[in-house]
Amino acid sequence: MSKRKLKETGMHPNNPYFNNPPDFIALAQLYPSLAPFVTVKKSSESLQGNPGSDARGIINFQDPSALRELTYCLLRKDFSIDLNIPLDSLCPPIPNRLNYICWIEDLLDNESNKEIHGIDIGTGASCIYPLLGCSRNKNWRMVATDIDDRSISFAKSNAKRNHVDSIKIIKNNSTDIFPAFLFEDYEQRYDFCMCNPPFYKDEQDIQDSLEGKESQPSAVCKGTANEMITVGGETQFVKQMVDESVIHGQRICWYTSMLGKRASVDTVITYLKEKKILNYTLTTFRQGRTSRWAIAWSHGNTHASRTSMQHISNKMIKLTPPKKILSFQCEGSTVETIMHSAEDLLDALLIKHRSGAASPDTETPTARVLHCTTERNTWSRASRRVLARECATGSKTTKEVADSVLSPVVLEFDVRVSLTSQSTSAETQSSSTSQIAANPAQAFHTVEFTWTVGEDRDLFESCFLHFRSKFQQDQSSEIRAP
Ligand SMILES: C[S@@+](CC[C@H](N)C(=O)[O-])C[C@H]1O[C@@H](n2cnc3c(N)ncnc32)[C@H](O)[C@@H]1O
Repeated sequence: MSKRKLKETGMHPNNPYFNNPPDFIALAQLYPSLAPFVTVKKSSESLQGNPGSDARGIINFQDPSALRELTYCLLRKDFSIDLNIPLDSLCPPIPNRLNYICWIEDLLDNESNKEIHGIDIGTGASCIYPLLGCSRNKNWRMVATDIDDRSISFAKSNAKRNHVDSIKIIKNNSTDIFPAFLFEDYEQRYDFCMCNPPFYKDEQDIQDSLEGKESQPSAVCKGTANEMITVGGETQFVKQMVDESVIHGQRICWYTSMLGKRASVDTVITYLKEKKILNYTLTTFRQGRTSRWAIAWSHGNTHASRTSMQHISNKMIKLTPPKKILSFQCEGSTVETIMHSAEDLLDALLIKHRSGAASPDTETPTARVLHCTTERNTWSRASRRVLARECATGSKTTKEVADSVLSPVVLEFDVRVSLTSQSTSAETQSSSTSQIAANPAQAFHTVEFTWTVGEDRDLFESCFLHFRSKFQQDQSSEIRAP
């Protein structure tokens, strides 16, 4: 799937409904309770095997009963989740809720099976995020809060009826968004928090939003007052989250929230910058005609993973913090040969590295990743001069010299080498894709550095620039060699 296509659909590629919209007719055959809400349009188009929405049946998304039944059936069929929510409560659109869960999974970038601890602020009657999150990720443990008694009671019974003991639901009686009970255990650390706050500041705000909306929601968006309205609207809510996050710092690794209005994204980012929180990232979730946004920030020095940054639309790029991904293109026969050269260069720079997940086709991988940890800046001109002088006179290894004369630094990054079907440089544009395929020696690759840990962006960039220049020098001397 090309990046362009991804941005158009807006749905996360790990979302089970990505390029696979629900078939209402099939669903109604499986669950007769849905049948009264599904219409089959007997138009000529739909009968001619055109797999448009007509062929899958039609549901009136403005009918709360239809929407709730659809939600029940999708959860039952695709996640074995049995839900029960009051008709007047917010009915969670499942594909959209999954987009947020998939993005959190990207942010955590967890290759191990270690337990992941998360918080869902304002879980609602459905308890939807914990139910979906823990159903997809057996290693997730979630605490869910809400201020509303009825929502808490339904959320508890939804967790219970699904026999999920990895979800704890607690009423928040305080005015804090992160109530004290979350941190009672001094040792407790959370990997993330998520939140779908009430979007609006009052009834008028709801009306204004419905009338002037660039992206009208395709489904009825009804809920109780607590679900829809909060003092100051969503921006005030998320600003309070930011303020409280300053107090709790790294006890939560990633603070995240969804935002219902595009303008709120700018307001929240401006606020993060005012608070000098520059380790943040954002994304767009799209389902049908409805767009939602999400923002994540951290008080730690671990950066958002590469995958979590892939779904930022072009319009949003200008809002992102300084680039965390730097790349260049190079020639080489295979990903493996390029990776070997990269490993040699990293060894020479005393940069520790270990292999990350390879692309699935392991025989001829089209992409490989190295996780790199730097303990000294060995590449600056000054360091190289010191190292050359000290190594020439003594009997110590370069590593021993570096450890004794260079100050420690904190910098981690991933190096990703992938096969590029087409080069972007003018020189390489002339090579057609077919030539590349026919003659692998002419293949073009992308070497990509993703900054993962550290506070000094200049250090990351200088490491990348030095690596690139050495790599290109080595390549051209190899080409010149007889
Ligand atoms: C838009 S609803 C989201 C419900 C559910 N998470 C979902 O996505 O469908 C917002 C929820 O936040 C709750 N809420 C509002 N202020 C809160 C606070 N300070 N702490 C916890 N929950 C809060 C509301 O009661 C409501 O259930």
